[in-house]
Amino acid sequence: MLRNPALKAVHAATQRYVSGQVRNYSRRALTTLANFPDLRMETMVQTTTKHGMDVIHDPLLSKGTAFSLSERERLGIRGLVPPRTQEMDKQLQRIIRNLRGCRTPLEKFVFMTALQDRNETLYYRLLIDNLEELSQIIYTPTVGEACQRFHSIYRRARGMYFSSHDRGQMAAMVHNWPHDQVDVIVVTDGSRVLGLGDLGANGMQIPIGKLSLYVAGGGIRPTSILPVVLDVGTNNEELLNDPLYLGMGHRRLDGDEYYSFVDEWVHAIQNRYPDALIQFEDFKYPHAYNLLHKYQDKVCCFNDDIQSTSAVALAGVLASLKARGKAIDDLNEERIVCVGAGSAGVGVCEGIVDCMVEQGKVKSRAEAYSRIWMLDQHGLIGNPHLGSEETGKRAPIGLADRAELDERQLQYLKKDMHDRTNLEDVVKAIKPTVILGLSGAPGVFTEGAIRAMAEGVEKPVVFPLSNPTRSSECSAEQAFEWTDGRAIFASGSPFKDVEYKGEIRKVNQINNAMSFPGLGLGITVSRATRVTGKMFMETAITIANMASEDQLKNGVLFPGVSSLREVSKEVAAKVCEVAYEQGLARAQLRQGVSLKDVIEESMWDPEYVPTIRIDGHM
Ligand SMILES: NC(=O)C1=CN([C@@H]2O[C@H](COP(=O)(O)OP(=O)(O)OC[C@H]3O[C@@H](n4cnc5c(N)ncnc54)[C@H](OP(=O)(O)O)[C@@H]3O)[C@@H](O)[C@H]2O)C=CC1
Ligand SMILES: CC(=O)C(=O)O
Ligand SMILES: [Mg+2]
Repeated sequence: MLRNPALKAVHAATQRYVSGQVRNYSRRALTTLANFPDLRMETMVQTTTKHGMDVIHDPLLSKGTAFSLSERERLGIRGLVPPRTQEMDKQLQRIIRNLRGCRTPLEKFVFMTALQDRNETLYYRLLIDNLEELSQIIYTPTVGEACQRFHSIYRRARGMYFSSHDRGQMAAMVHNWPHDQVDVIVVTDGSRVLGLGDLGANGMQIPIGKLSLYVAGGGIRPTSILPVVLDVGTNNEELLNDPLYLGMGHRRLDGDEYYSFVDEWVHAIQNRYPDALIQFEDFKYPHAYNLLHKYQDKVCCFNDDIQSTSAVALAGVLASLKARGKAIDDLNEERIVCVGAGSAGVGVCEGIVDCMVEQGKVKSRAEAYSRIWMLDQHGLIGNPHLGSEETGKRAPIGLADRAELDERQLQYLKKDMHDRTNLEDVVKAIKPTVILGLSGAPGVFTEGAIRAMAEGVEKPVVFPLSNPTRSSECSAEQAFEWTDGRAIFASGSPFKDVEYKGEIRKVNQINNAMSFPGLGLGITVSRATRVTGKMFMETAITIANMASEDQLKNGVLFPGVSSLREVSKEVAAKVCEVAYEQGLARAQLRQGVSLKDVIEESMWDPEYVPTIRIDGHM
């Protein structure tokens, strides 16, 4: 029993905060009540019922060597860690030196995972302070390799798996998750992991990596995130035949079986965490779209590959207009080629079409579609009947033969061009101003295609957005080489800036990571009940307006990943604004406090706070 009334009050207030009943606690109120020698003003405390080794081995509580003497005393860990108390800055020095000593990116990945598994506060401090360097490890490109090797490098449990043998049990299973408050869930079925195809349950590293960015970039609390894999099997023969594979060893469920599986999971989650934001990630087309349409009006959810990719790619295209001396609302004058007609390609192009319509310079949605030429692995989505009689070579192909094309993709069909025209011929015919790569197909931006594009426009906008780096449609060096250094360039995974004829050419990264942490923060702070298209459109415009004139002149379209926290604050403020405007927000606005201040205050910042042991039966 806690006898000290001050401590009791601290505990009660902290519990209310941790359990989400109080979202914006008053730090002063908490701490002035406290009566411990190592509790300072303006400091939060963390409470635990744990003791001894259990504290040291809990990554959410552990401070490694940084426990103060009084903490060691009251937590029963005196003598269990080396005697000298080492502050976080010293720990960081040691960690970064050891990390940089790892020989390969995958070794760094394993090192970072081990750190996350023993001390999350230190992990996130390190990540935030070195976001540009370390996002390449815990996120793209290295996370791709980590997924491929997941079953070899697996060490410790993280996240939840719902598999085909859990059908009928999911509502009970969700209660195995140890936290009562979950703000953001990232879920994948591993069917299309980056540009690496079907990786089944190995896809778990993607939700884990994305959620690390929610915490590091969006200030979501590490206790409030939940990574999930829906293991509905895999069609990856290599994994099916690998005795070390950790997922279900059968082929993927499909059709009704698949959708009812996902439905059971959504209901189970809604039951325990009705307010959580669900991010659908790396679901193959058309499941990705079908699930989004099924749930977006019923549940607080979105599809990252479709919607946040769309927001960031649109931001890039809009910022490129400014960089080319054009008006941001002249999007309708662009000629855009999109290589890739899957979740991301269609999602990005839909966002561009929405924006053209919103800008009001096209007469119809059809006119907006006419500005975009879309290709899949067969080539242009064009007219299968056009001139087929005289070409001789290409047999007429009925749309039925393109079995996978659906209404969304057919909006982009060009009646005046041959179906399956190859990229280079498309480029020569239409002289695009922008080329987008969302195909997962390495090298499909050929030298011929990019050189042909560069002949037609002064500043070709070249965005090979597929991940990881080795799936990129072309490299940064190639883009600048083939356009005589004139390209405005962005890729999905990071490339280094390029030196072209003695001058530096800037490389941008267009990745949905610039958008989802801010979106999640905005949804969490406003306690919005739904995620809407307007939120993504406003996110795009917000990001598009972030670069200064000088940056734009130098080919920088918007701040890079090292500024992710700043970008997230702006995005979150916009998302909150939209949530209130659309009547979706449930959090009370605070009189006299700006949204930005509320957002800033609610962002979790990893720092050690005094730990107090309390009695579990209080
Ligand atoms: N930068 C970012 O933030 C993001 C990047 N991406 C990347 O986009 C890529 C695609 O993702 P997603 O749309 O979800 O995947 P999908 O599997 O849904 O779609 C892939 C599309 O690319 C087409 N394609 C495949 N090979 C070629 C080729 N050689 N030439 C032209 N088109 C081709 C496919 O055609 P077909 O249907 O005929 O097979 C299909 O239309 C991935 O590499 C992913 O990493 C995705 C989300 C965010
Ligand atoms: C970035 C991302 O979500 C993808 O490549 O799938
Ligand atoms: Mg993805």
